[in-house]
Amino acid sequence: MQFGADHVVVRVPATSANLGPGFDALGLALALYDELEVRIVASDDVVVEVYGEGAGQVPTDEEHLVVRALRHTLDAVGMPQTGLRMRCSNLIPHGRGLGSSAAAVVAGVIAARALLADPRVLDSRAVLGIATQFEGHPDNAAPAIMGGATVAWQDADGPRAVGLDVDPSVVATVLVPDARLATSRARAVLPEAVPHADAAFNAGRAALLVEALARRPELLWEATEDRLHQQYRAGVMAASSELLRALRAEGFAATVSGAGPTVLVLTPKDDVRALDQVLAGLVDGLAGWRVLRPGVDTQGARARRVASASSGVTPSGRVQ
Ligand SMILES: Nc1ncnc2c1ncn2[C@@H]1O[C@H](COP(=O)(O)OP(=O)(O)O)[C@@H](O)[C@H]1O
Ligand SMILES: N[C@@H](CCOP(=O)(O)O)C(=O)O
Repeated sequence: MQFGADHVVVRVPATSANLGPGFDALGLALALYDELEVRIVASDDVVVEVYGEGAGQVPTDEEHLVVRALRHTLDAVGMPQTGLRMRCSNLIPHGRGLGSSAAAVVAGVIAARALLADPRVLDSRAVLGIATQFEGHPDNAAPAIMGGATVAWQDADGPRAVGLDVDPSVVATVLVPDARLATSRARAVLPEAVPHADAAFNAGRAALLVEALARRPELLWEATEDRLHQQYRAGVMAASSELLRALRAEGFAATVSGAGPTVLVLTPKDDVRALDQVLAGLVDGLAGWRVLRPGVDTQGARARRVASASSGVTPSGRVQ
């Protein structure tokens, strides 16, 4: 296998996972993107420029998450490694529960795929498999790859996902605090086991959520109730937990986005004005929070070749 391009551009959406009851399974892609340019260069070096979210914070060498995912993918398809120059323009906030790490991993995998002479060696199931190896759970990677809402699951053959319908009248509002919380920390506070009644409760709500998202947005409040993770995480995201409680008490389908601390609110279009009034009334409570209404992304991750491998890629994959 050879490289088929030496310059690709990649765009990956933010994602909100869990959506309340669908812990590690449900997710929704949001039209808020990280965009990357990746070039193969004629050296063994890695040069990474980062603009926007994560600038001055994430590593700019081999430890950069996109670079790690890209290199892992080249290894997985038997390609030799190469020098890289990467320019990242990031809009997805880090450590907030909007799937930044999944977006970075998916970006690396699909950038590697787009660089290959035959990108078909990696289908979207293989992309999901690699991304899930990095993430440990597939619920962000699936909508980041596919767009829209997804349900993902894992079996002996690895992770899989299918798309779900989303009624066009469903509006996603995300309330993003200044404070960060690493997903690993928010997972560490979860119990080993939960009461059977709580598991049954969530199974029913998650099933209802599929219907509420697709056709019955008026059921979103009931459908986003959760007993598997949010209550256990309240101690590591007190402000988000309080905001969640206040919004749900007002009848809005608020959930913790991913592992938090961002709060996601799903509303039928007709309720957006009422939500804005409630949010305006919380002015002090929302100091330091960003209120975003990005829209639902329906395309998922995209990669585009800017140049074919005209710079002299040898059969060994080295750039001359
Ligand atoms: N675009 C990116 N480029 C490099 N590293 C990233 C990027 N996005 C996320 N990361 C890494 O992932 C971490 C955040 O991951 P995580 O704790 O899972 O939170 P999130 O909910 O944002 O995915 C960041 O602190 C950073 O180390
Ligand atoms: N199901 C995961 C989702 C993590 O999402 P992130 O955006 O916070 O990385 C969890 O709840 O831990």
